[in-house]
Amino acid sequence: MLEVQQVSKIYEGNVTYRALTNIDLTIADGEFVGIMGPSGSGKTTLLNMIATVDAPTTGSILIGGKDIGKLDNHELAVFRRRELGFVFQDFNLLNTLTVEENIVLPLTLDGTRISEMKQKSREIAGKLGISSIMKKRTYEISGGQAQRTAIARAMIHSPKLLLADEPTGNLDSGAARDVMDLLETINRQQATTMMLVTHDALAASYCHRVVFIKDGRFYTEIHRGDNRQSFFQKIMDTLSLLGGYNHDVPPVRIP
Ligand SMILES: Nc1ncnc2c1ncn2[C@@H]1O[C@H](COP(=O)(O)OP(=O)(O)OP(=O)(O)O)[C@@H](O)[C@H]1O
Repeated sequence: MLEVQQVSKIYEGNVTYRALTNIDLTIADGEFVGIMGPSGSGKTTLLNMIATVDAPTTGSILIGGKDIGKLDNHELAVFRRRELGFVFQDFNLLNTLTVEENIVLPLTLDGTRISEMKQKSREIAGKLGISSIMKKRTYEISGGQAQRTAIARAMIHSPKLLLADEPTGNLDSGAARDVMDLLETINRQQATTMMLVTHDALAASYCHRVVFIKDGRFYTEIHRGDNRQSFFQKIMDTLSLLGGYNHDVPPVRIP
């Protein structure tokens, strides 16, 4: 589904900065992969390039076999809208719209019929447990409900690849767990390929595999296996080896 091949990123500015060096990453169809690393290690840079909002300096990125570096701006915009879904830490919902209007936004942009939009939003709200808040405005709902709404919006057009950037960053531990349960269920039932950037070891423990980067380079990767609890412990151990995590990891949550 996703192939990142020898990708490097150099930011040119007053000071030239090499943010990523020779990153290779393959994510299979239906896989759920976490990306972790200390602050400034290049996680967001990598995510932005896969999200097609920024381009690598060298190397290439293929999504569903398509080299996204070869698409022009219009093709990129259509590709992003149809094939990708995004979930962010701060939910990125529009406050002037209701939950339902936020959810159908990607379909509005694509000119879908209203009856079809209504049916799809009802279906997805049912699956995500937010049917009762569809008419509410975003300031009338909780953080957990806001993230569910954002996930519904990200999933309504059945994207091939869902990209999540710290989706649990603004949630308390209960809501974070619910959101990760939900993402895991979507991944399992709909076989949506997912990539999650996070500092949160508990969130990462829901992934099939976690890739660690340090100073813009691949550091190591670990696989989950059957047991989420022992995977969580392995993630914590790798983070402590990785260093640079002392001040930017919130207090440990016990899974
Ligand atoms: N537009 C830019 N111009 C110059 N340097 C940048 C730019 N964006 C990011 N950087 C630098 O690239 C490095 C990697 O940044 P990035 O945001 O990818 O890290 P990160 O791993 O996502 O960090 P965090 O966990 O703190 O979000 C940092 O040193 C950052 O200062």
